[in-house]
Amino acid sequence: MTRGLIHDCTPPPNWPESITYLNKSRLSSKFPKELISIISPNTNGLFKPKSIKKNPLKVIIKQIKIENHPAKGQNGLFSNKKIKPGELIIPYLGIIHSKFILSENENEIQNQNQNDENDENDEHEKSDYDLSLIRISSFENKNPFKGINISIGIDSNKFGNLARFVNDYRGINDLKGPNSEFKLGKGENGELQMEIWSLPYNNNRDKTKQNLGIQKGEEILVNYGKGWWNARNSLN
Ligand SMILES: C[S@@+](CC[C@H](N)C(=O)[O-])C[C@H]1O[C@@H](n2cnc3c(N)ncnc32)[C@H](O)[C@@H]1O
Repeated sequence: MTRGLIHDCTPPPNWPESITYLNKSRLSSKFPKELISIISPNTNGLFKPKSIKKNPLKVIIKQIKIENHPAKGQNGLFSNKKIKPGELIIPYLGIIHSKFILSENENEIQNQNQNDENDENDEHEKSDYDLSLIRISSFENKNPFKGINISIGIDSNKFGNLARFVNDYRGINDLKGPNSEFKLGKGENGELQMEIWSLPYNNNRDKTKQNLGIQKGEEILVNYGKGWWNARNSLN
C-alpha cells in the first residue's frame, strides 16, 4: 500500500509502491539557503523548478526478465519510441542535498556540523541512487562558506522519477558500451539538473557503423563510472 506517500502526480505504470513519485526535484530540509543561488541562479534565492512534462517522455519502467541480465528481477528504463542520437531523454529528479567537506585547518567547523548532518549524509552516501550534481571548492568566489569544500548531490532513493531506474551497461552491453550518458543541464527556470541523454556519437567498436540512436524496446544504459563500482565492490 502507498499509505502516507504524497506523489507530485499520478506515477507511471510499474512505479514501486514505496517510492514517492516526483515531477520536480525537491531540496533536502537541511539544504543551506546560502547555496540555493548556486543551483538556481535566476530565482532570487528561492528554489522553484518547473514540473517536467509527461508527453515528450519516450521511456518506461520494465521489470527485467532476461535470464543472463545481471539486474534480473529488478527494474530498468526502456525506450518505447525511437530516440535520436544526442537527445535529452529525461531529467534525473530526486532530493538535492549538500555535504560540507572541510579543509584540514577547519576542524572546529567540522565538529560543529557533524552532529546535525551525519544522519542525512550517511543516508545519501549509502544510497545506490545518489549522483553528484556539483562540487564547489573552498576558494571559489561563489562559495558562501569560505574555506569549506561543498558537494551537492541528487538522491532518488526514496523520492524520484523514471530516471532512477537507469542501469549501468556492464554485463549487459559490454561490447557496444552505454547508449546514453549523464549530463549536467538546466531546467526551465535555469536550475542545475542532472539529465540522461542518448549518446551523440558512435560508441560501437566498429567505427564505420552509423549511430542510429536508441531503438524502441532497447534498454537505456549509462556508465556509472569506475568509482561507483569500486566503492560498492570494496564494501562486498
Ligand atoms: C540506480 S539503480 C538502477 C535501477 C535498479 N535496477 C532498480 O530496479 O531500482 C542502481 C542499482 O541497479 C543495479 N544495477 C544497475 N546496473 C547494473 C549492472 N550493470 N549490473 C548489475 N546490477 C546493476 C544495482 O543493484 C545497482 O545498485
